[in-house]
Amino acid sequence: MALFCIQRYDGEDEQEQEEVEAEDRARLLLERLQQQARARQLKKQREEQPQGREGPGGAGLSPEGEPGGKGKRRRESGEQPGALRKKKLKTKQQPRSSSAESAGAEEAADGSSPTKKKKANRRKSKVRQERTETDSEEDIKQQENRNNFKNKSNKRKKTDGETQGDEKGKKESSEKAEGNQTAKEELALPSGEEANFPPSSMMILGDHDAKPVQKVQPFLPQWLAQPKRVQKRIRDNLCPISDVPGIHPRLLKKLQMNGIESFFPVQAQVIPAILQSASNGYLLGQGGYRPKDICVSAPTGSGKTLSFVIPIVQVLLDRVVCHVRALVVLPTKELAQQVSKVFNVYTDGTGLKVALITGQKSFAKEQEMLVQKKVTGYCSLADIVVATPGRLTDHINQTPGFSLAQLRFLIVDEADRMIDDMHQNCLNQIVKAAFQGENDSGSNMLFQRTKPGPVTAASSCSPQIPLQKLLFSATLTQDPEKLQQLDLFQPRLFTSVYSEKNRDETETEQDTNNKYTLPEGLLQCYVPCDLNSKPLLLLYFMLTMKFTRVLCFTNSREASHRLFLLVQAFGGITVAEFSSRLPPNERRRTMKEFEQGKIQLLISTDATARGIDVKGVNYVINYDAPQFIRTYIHRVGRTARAGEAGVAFSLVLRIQERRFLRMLRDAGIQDIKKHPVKGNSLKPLVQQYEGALCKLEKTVKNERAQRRA
Ligand SMILES: Nc1ncnc2c1ncn2[C@@H]1O[C@H](COP(=O)(O)OP(=O)(O)OP(=O)(O)O)[C@@H](O)[C@H]1O
Repeated sequence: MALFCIQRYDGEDEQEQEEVEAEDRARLLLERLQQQARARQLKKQREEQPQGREGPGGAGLSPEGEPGGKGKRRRESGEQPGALRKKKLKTKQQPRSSSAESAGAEEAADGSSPTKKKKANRRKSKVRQERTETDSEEDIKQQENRNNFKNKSNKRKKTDGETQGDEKGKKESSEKAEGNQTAKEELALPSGEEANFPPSSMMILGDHDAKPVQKVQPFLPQWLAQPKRVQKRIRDNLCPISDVPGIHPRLLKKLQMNGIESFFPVQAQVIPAILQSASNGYLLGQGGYRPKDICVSAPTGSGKTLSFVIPIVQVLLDRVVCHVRALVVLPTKELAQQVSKVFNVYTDGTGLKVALITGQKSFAKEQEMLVQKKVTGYCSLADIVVATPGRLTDHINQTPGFSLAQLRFLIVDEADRMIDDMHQNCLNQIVKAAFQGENDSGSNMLFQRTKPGPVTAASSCSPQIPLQKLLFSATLTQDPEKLQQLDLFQPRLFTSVYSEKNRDETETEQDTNNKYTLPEGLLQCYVPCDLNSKPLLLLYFMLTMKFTRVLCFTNSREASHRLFLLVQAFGGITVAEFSSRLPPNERRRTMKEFEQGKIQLLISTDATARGIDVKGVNYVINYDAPQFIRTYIHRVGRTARAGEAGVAFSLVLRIQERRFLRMLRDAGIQDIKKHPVKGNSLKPLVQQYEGALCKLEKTVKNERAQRRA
């Protein structure tokens, strides 16, 4: 448009005169058409419900709701052409290449610039009727305008070179104001071009009101939205073991022998649920149907392990032939070992066999624990397998006769971690192996499993060994998409996660996705500090505050090792480190000594953050603040277990403070106390600490030299 205006100053008066006349003609015609359109729309509106701004009066067409859209145009059209042009020059001197300009003008001439296209599309159906009626008039008009446009386009090419410099300076501001410019551009179009639009399209000009954006409501499946609530308070909600129906007397006796008189809330709810799903024995689900999968999200130390160990042992008590019927997968060796120990306690004397498959023994040894070759074929030596994902997949692929075809329970402990990409493949392999027919193991073909499909009369006739999935975690994801990866069957969720039902639905759903619960006996504190004071703070807690049985977390193996060396060099504290840089037997020994109270401070990586159940941990210190909320929850959950009390301190660098607190707040954790430690309290330690730093330097150098040698 700028170019149209600039032509005026080039003194091409003759052509301009023609243009002015054409414009005047066009304007007159346009006004006539608009009147017709208004009349039609008024008529239409009387027939229909009025539709707000798009009403026939066109009064509300400008974005401001002011009768600006069309009204303004009308006012402008009433001005003298010369005045109008000057005005246009002021409002519109947008830089455009001649081709772009002409393309734009062409689009305008066709009534189909991108903006207009969108708007026109939106109202396409509305205008279609008017269009048909005005088509013939418009055709003539369009032809006229195309001719006008061609002339102008040629002139524009001429003036382009001259105006480029001028336009460049204005480019930035005009780009910024692009949205507004579009409207202005439309207003400034010569009436001949305006007339190219059907009257109702004209009314769209300037109609760029922001439509209220609809909030997307996340859809939670019912089982996630309405879970079974598990009480968080353990001590107030103990349930005597004899009050839980259906527990085998043999197991009741074992529980008592192990000092368990009452079940924790999660156990009181989950044990009967699993038992019920296998009430027809392990070969069929309840009533002959496939049992529902079960997901449990309960705080750290709330007794989730026993809530699957007891019912599984009970369901398998009656088994005749030994097959792998239960498989527990866990992310680390230590956790697998811990869970297999619990199984050993409750299967002891029952004839059920438990195999631990973690790679701690040689592959051949593990194979010997899993299968035995007989004349009739391979037979299983384990009823319950507790395994880490990597080693398990090796056996699935490489151990002849190792079959999961009779698998009844797949237990995924620390399930959120197992759903992570690195373990997901293992879970898929397990399920695939479970639905693979047995080759030479001579299994009972009657109960052989077929891939679940639609329920038909035929499929209901042959009994199936159902594969039931049981998922456990303190931070079980409630992201349906993630859970979907596990292909759960009519899952039931047991959770102690709060969901705020009183709030509006959106918030409830979003919050529930992120919220986790912590043990009731946990006291959380954080200490704002700087980098240099962190070691001193740890020493202060250990020596001045006399903390005992402390589990201290760092974010890396190197950090753990250095801190361990530093504390050792400082002296006066029985300290040990725990990380994957140590061999498994050393880690086991360290953990045992820590449990026995021989080690007062255990400095560890996140290797011990999840699931590890060490009795009597009084304090957890996050020496390095955790980066993820799940890490925080699992770390601090090493204390305050089984309804006991415990304290967690996090050393948070001042620059991390806001992010750290926000992370907790987002997860619904509000009750963390700020616990500043004054610099004066650390002063008595400084001198000795500096000596320790010198020793540390020497030790690190020696270690490097040893590694190189
Ligand atoms: N009914 C019970 N009575 C007494 N102690 C129990 C009972 N159930 C479990 N415990 C003890 O509580 C502790 C925590 O149990 P467990 O390790 O199963 O917790 P968890 O929920 O799996 O924790 P995490 O999420 O950290 O893995 C264990 O030491 C266990 O022996």
